[in-house]
Amino acid sequence: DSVFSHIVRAPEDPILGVTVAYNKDPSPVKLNLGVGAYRTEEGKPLVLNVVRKAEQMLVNDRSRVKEYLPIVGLAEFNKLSAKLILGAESPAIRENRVTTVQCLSGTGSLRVGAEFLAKHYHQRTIYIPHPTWGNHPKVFTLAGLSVKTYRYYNPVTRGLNFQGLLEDLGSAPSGAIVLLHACAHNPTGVDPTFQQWEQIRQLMRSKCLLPFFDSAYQGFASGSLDADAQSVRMFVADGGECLVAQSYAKNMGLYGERVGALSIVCRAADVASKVESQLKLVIRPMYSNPPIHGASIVAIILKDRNMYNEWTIELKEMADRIISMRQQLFDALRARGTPGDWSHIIKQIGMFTFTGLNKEQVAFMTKEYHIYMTSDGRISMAGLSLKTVPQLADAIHAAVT
Ligand SMILES: Cc1ncc(COP(=O)(O)O)c(CNOCC(=O)O)c1O
Repeated sequence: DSVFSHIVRAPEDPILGVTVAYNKDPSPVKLNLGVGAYRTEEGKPLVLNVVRKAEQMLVNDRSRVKEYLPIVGLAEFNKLSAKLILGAESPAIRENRVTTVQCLSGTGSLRVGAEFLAKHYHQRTIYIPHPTWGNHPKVFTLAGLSVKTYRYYNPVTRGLNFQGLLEDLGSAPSGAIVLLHACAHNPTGVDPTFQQWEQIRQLMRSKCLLPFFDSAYQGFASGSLDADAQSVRMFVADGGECLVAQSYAKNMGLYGERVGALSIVCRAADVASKVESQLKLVIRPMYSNPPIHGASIVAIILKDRNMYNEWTIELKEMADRIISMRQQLFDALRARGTPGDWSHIIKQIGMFTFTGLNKEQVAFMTKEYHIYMTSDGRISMAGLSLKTVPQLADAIHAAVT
């Protein structure tokens, strides 16, 4: 018999498994509010016009070849990605203190960064928010880091547990790594205010905690690329060091192209260059070098003023549609007199609403109303449309009364 006959069936991924269940449901009114992928008012995935334009330019350019990229990826893409997140005027870029490597989207950037830290950084403990994106603990554990959590969400106020956050980071061992969502915290949709970020920065610098930013939604939260990068830029402005993982999955709609970048901001240029040489030793045996197509699309858009502006307009349209879905759902629950305070729906930002519904209520909504969402009560607002808001509001109303 098979040498693999001892293998047991693994459970579905808690997030991607929702789509598996959704696909199996024959109901004509089923609604997928699980995976964090943008959908139009018609419920369809969106390819940005500016992305289609960039792809057309690539196809028309007969000089382009399919050679291997360097281990660190497309140089132009790396430079432009650092500029996007750190800002065109970033002192770190000006002083050549940043190394950026193209990775396999946000997940790949997090993994390469974690493997690098496990190999070269003196502290192996990483503090991640509770709750956080379901894949975070696995990525860091498999890379060889030991994962601890810091309090982040207050289920009573459905807002930030700022005191808990400060206490937990305050009692972390000096030098520990801290994962920070740059904006649009997944799954809670709760972000620190600017003032709170400044307090977090001061505390972290005083304890030499190493910031590892995860930026998967830049521009998607507020509609402004610069506003959504403020947390990262505050830390870089103080001259300290940090890591930043970037994903273009959501804000450029390049999900399946797997386009991302890891930047490491160092205190000195020669350190950054040595860091890059060691990042290459992590990447080479992992996947050797990254895919050329998606990075080429991003580079074309970021380097051309007109295409960059066109992108920002399309990005704001996506962000605004999600924000309007928040208002629609909030109004629909109020119109139904649904018991409870639902103001967090319009206070939270980014792609997700952390509803506060429990596992049983979620299971009820799936069974009775064919609503598919993660069991922690998170819904992707991007999956909603004007015509499906009533169905969700009816389901929530029934689940809580
Ligand atoms: C916080 C965070 N970091 C990183 C990533 C990595 O995304 P990618 O590797 O696709 O760039 C994601 C993507 N999330 O996936 C959608 C969902 O939670 O339903 C993310 O949310």
